Formats: sequence, C-alpha cells, structure tokens
Amino acid sequence: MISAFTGQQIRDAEQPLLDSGEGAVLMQRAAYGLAQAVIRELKKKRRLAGASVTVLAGKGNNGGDGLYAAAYLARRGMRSTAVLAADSVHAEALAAFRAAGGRVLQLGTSNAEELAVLCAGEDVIIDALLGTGARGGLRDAPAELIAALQELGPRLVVACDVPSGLDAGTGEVHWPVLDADVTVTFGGFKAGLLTDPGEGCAGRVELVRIGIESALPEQAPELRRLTGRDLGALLPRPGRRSHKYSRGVLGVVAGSSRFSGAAVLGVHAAALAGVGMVRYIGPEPAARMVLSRTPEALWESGDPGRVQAWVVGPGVDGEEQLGRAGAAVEVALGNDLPVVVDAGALSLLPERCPPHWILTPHAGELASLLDSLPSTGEVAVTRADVESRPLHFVRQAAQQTGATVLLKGATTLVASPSGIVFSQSEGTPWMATAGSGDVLAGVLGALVAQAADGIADDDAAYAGLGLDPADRWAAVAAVAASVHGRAGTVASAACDGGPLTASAIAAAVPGVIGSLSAEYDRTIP
Ligand SMILES: NC(=O)C1=CN([C@@H]2O[C@H](COP(=O)(O)OP(=O)(O)OC[C@H]3O[C@@H](n4cnc5c(N)ncnc54)[C@H](OP(=O)(O)O)[C@@H]3O)[C@@H](O)[C@H]2O)[C@@H](O)CC1
Ligand SMILES: Nc1ncnc2c1ncn2[C@@H]1O[C@H](COP(=O)(O)OP(=O)(O)O)[C@@H](O)[C@H]1O
Ligand SMILES: [K+]
Repeated sequence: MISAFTGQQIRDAEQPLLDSGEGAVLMQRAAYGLAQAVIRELKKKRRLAGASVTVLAGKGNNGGDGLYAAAYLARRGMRSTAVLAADSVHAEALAAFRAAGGRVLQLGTSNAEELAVLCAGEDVIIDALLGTGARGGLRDAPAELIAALQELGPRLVVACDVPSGLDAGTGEVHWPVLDADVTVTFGGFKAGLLTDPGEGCAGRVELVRIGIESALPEQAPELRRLTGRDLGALLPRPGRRSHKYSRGVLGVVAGSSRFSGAAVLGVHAAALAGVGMVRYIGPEPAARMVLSRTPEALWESGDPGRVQAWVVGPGVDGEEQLGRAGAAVEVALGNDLPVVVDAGALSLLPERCPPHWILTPHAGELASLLDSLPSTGEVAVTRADVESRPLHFVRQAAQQTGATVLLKGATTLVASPSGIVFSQSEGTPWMATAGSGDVLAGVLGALVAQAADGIADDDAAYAGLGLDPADRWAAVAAVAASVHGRAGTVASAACDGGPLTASAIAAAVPGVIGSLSAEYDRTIP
C-alpha cells in the first residue's frame, strides 16, 4: 500500500532531524535525488549531451533543493541557469550554484514574459518556486512567468517536491500552475499528489528517500493507495467447496425502458467479476436485453429471492423502476445487506446509511447529494466545487451520510465514514465514455456480494494491510475502482492506446482479476 501524507505530517517527521542539525544533509539527499531524476528523464529523451536546464527558484527550502540540484547538473556539464523569483533565496545553495558555473537571472516586474520565452527553449525546467511551505498560490511576477510558460508549452518540466501552487495536503490547486511531466517528491508521498486536481498537474510521481521515512505516521496517513499486490491479497477466490450461493448472489435493480443499456452493462460486468449469481430486477424489455447478453443472469419479475448484496440505480428511470429500486433499498435496510447505490437511486437514501452502503456518485451527483442533505447548510455545493476540492467533499459526504462514498473521476476517491480515504488512478481518459460507470457499479457489486457477511472470512487479509475490518467496505470499493481502471487501460492498450467502449472495459475485467491473483500467488512467501 502506498501511504500519502500532509505537508504538516512530513514537517513533523523532519523536525527531530532538523533539531539535531541534519537539515543540510536532508536537503543534499533531496537535491541529489532530484538531479538524478532529471538525468534519467533527459536520457529517455536522448537529450542529455549538452542539455540546458533552468531552475525556477523561490525563497524557501524548495528553492534551495532546486539550486543544489542545478549545481550538481552544472558540474555534470549541463548549461544551467537559475531564475530567482525572490530577492533573497537559500544563500548556501545559491553560492554552490554560482561556484558550479551556473548563470543567475533575477525575475522582476518587467521581464516575466521574456524569461518565459527563454525557459520554453530549455531542455528541462525544474520548478522549485514553492513546496510544502506554500501559503496560497503564486502571485505577481512568478505567477505571470508560470502562466506564460504554461501557455508556451515547455519541453520537459520536473517539479521539485510538488508543482508550485499545489496544496501538498489537499491537492487543491491555486492557478496558475506549471504542469509537470515528473514530480520528484521527498521523504513521503504528499496527499495532494494523489488526488485531483493536484494529481492532474503532477505527472508521474517519483519518491526519493531522505531518511525521515521511519518517522512518518504509517498507520494514519492522509490517503492510501492500493497496489497490485494489495489487490492480489484482497481479491476473493472460490474454494473447492464453493457453490454459487456460497460465492455471493447479487441483486441488480438497474436500467429502464429509456436506459436499458445500463442494466445490460452492469449485470454483464458483475458476472464477469466473479459473483456466484446475478438476479436482475426490472421491466421485461430491459430484462430481455440483459438475458440476451448475459444468459447466466436470472430475471426476477416478482419476489427477488435471497441475495447477499444489491446494486441499485444505474439507468433507473420512471416511476415503476424507481419503485423497484426503493423496495430493494428497504429490503437491504431491513436485512442489513450491503448496497451499491448509484445514479438514479442516490435520491432514495435513508437519513443515515450504514457503512456497508457504498454510494458511487460522479462530481455532479455528489454536489446534488450534498445539497439534498439537511446537514450541509445554506450554501449550495456545485460540481465545480467538488472538482476543485474532491478530497474535502468526499470525506464530508461519508461523514454526513454514514455511508462509504466512492467519488468517480480520473482519480477515484473512496471515503469511509471513519475518515480514512483511498485514492486509485489506474484508468485512462478514454474511460470517460457512456456506460463506464455502469460497468464499475457491476464490478463493485460483484466484489461486495463476495465480501458480504457469511460469504467471506477475510478479516486477516484486511488486518495484513493494517486496515481495521470496519474500513473493509472502503477497501472493497478501492479494489473495484482499481480493477475497473486497470481493465480500461488493458482494453485501450489492446488497440495501441486507442478508444474504448464500456463493453470493452467489462470484457477485460476477468483478465485483470486473473493476472493480479496469479501474480500474488506466485510471490507470496
Ligand atoms: N525542512 C527541510 O529541511 C527540508 C525541506 N525540503 C524542501 O523544503 C520545502 C519546504 O521548504 P520551506 O518550508 O522553506 O517552504 P517553501 O515551500 O520552499 O517556500 C515557502 C517560502 O516561500 C514563501 N511563500 C509562501 N507562500 C508563498 C506564496 N504564495 N508566494 C510567494 N512566496 C510564498 C514563504 O516566505 P514568507 O512569505 O513567509 O516570507 C516561505 O519562506 C519542501 O517542499 C522541500 O522541497 C527538503 O529539502 C528536505 C529537507
Ligand atoms: N478522465 C478519466 N480518466 C480515467 N477514468 C475516468 C475519466 N473520466 C471518467 N473516468 C471513469 O469512468 C467512469 C465514468 O462513470 P460515470 O460518470 O458514472 O459515467 P456513466 O454514467 O456514463 O457510466 C468512472 O468510473 C470514472 O472514474
Ligand atoms: K515546487
């Protein structure tokens, strides 16, 4: 599992070393790691020989890291320039940079545009204006420089610790920000690099160890991200004595005369994700389509019979189908069953949901959901609000509803009502396609049914990852988001990174689950 921390958590871990006079050593390690990453990137682009580098240096330690890294690169023979964005910068680092033969330019009130043009011609820019000590975003001349440079489109940008202007703890972004190709971060992942909009500016994130890692609060990170190995440990597998009922039966209330495709995709994805059986509840025309795509499913036109979990909501429309969704929600509440509540059913929530109810809104749906809660207050929450502060709002929704909340996006966040949050980002932008969310609902429903009470005895698997069993539903949702994202990436890769349909995502799910499980089984001690 990858753990990510706030700027404050990182500073707290650094403090004992700073108190014992080791601050300079930490900075040297950070700068060396940064310089090595720049060299690796240039080598990949075959631009290392005679390359030019410009470091944009701010007044704090982030600027110090950047200047020391640029000094190292100058000694390696690179043409190195420092653009100083403040009157005073880290004195020792600047002296080292000058001693290495670097050229120093001062950013002023009148030369931002001119320096932006110069920077755009460089082989690599190191963004070391602001790090974890930032309060708000860039202003004045540095803001002008970054806005102009972003517009010009530099060749290669390596961000020092975080892209400047990004809040390291929340991922909120104060524009303008220079999009990085790579962010080299020190000591521990910053939560803001693993949640949008920050993750969207950070490019690939590389971690450089600087010696503070053992002091980080591994048991209480701000964000968690499951790796392939974690997925391998958590994905359910049938045993020799399994039968279809012991593997979990999923009830699905989805689709309608208008949106029958949502039912077709959700049921098919659930079947492909390994559930024992699917019972479909919906109008006959939709049921015919569901069964022609997934003959393994049952159509329940009357009493739905016993299930271990429900998916309620994808494509649900019209009085009749909303009535069936409402009835399923009542049954689930009465029998204490887990439910995936999506799309049309998000308006059917009781005042307080149990944590094994997993809500799956996108940003627009989360804004409407929060607005509908009496506890939200007077000021309306908009889709733009959610998109600019997803971590804040997903946590708020979990706390206010009592449910586990999965907020869909390029990075998908899952908040448990306990406050812990998972972040998964394995997908491709091609997944922004109609029906993609219905496939996710089906995959999640299948995993929830297989994790339901009396079906799985998997507390040890969660404990092995340092997770409280109470947070298992958030972990299951994170597994589903990851499997879904990986399936999209695999499906797109099968056509050389080309476009995909929701059906193609679903078709790739068994292969993803198979290879994650097989890889884990090959490597367990
Ligand atoms: N601690 C260590 O030993 C290690 C730290 N490391 C590195 O240090 C970084 C953190 O360094 P940091 O704390 O100096 O803060 P940093 O982000 O460089 O800049 C803050 C400075 O900028 C200013 N400022 C703030 N907001 C501003 C704004 N909006 N616009 C303009 N100015 C603004 C503010 O000045 P003020 O306004 O308060 O006078 C303050 O002086 C961290 O990201 C990592 O790279 C590593 O080397 C490992 C060892
Ligand atoms: N830019 C993106 N990159 C990666 N995944 C994305 C992106 N945009 C959307 N997705 C994923 O695609 C799915 C879209 O779901 P949703 O918005 O409910 O669409 P629909 O209702 O059309 O099925 C979500 O799982 C989301 O995480
Ligand atoms: K930076």
